[in-house]
Amino acid sequence: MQIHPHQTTDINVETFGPLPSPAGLCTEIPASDANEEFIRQSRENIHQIIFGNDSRHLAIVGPCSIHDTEAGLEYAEKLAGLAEEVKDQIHIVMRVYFEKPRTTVGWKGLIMDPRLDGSCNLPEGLRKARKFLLSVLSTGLPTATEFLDPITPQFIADLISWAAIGARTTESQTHRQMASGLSMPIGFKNTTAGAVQPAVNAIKAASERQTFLGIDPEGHACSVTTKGNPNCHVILRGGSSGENYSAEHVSAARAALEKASLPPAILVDCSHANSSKKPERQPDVFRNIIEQRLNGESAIIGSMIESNLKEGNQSFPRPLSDLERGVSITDGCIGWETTAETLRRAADRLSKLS
Ligand SMILES: O=C[C@H](O)[C@H](O)COP(=O)(O)O
Ligand SMILES: C=C(OP(=O)(O)O)C(=O)O
Repeated sequence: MQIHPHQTTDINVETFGPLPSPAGLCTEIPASDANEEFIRQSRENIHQIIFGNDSRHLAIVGPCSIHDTEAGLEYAEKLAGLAEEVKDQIHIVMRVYFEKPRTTVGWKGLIMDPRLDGSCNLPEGLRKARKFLLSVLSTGLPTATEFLDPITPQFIADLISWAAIGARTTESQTHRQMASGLSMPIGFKNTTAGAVQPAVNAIKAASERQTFLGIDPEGHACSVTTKGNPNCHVILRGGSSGENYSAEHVSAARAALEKASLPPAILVDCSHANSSKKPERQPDVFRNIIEQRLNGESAIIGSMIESNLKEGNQSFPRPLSDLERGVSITDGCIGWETTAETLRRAADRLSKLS
């Protein structure tokens, strides 16, 4: 863009590029009536788990990020089979994360950079995301994501059954307002420093009616007024001071929720600072929280596991031809065999509850 000598705005903007409207994209890549009914039902299942009316364990399981949709679909097919096996004890929802919040800089996910080459073709990223969500839904799995950019939900939220607000954005008013208008249950993570109270405050803010700047289905800037989202809970993910999934941490988080007159619903992220980002530690964290649940801690409604076809991760950026298929390009994951064994064992243990 040319900068005019007296210009005082957009000085640091290089380009403005067109996007499809949310309504246009949803018409181009539509959800079927059956998809809509399935998503409505899966959100209702999660609501019942949050409010303690369904004692099954909610497990948000899947890759740290989706970068290869073909490998991602192979993963979804395996997970769908496992979900069917354990469904009486564990309600599995696939992690389908397209937006990555970065500590400094790095690949920001498939929506932002679908070709993984820095070309940042957002219309292509949004199309890829919708198509991939529909292909996961066709395996019979509900989907979970993190909403990071406040404009993204208009393009894909109709296909999502559960969403997270991440550790870096739980304190953000923009994200709390966005959550107040979202149609699915939302988990707020504790902050990267490990503070849980901001997540409790976020639930309070998101449960209220809010008015803020947004976009409408036609893509026009507008004033949005929401009704408030009553289906929110805390996610414990550990922090810079260490892990926070022990019985004492869970009990303190429960007390903070009760003090704020909120439902005592806590989901434990077995990854991130709860495993010191060492993926091989996730099964131990998972087993620990399943035992806490069996010992009577009903506030634990579920868990999150970062899992992929193969364990570990690979550094990125690198030449695309050097990428190993089925291996994360963001945080390290546990591999498929460990995932299946961990969830089967937990289902067996949880069968003692029923
Ligand atoms: O889950 C993903 C990462 O932990 C998060 O996006 C931060 O990643 P970074 O610290 O590598 O930027
Ligand atoms: C970014 C993530 O987590 P957190 O916000 O806890 O760092 C994630 O779950 O992908």
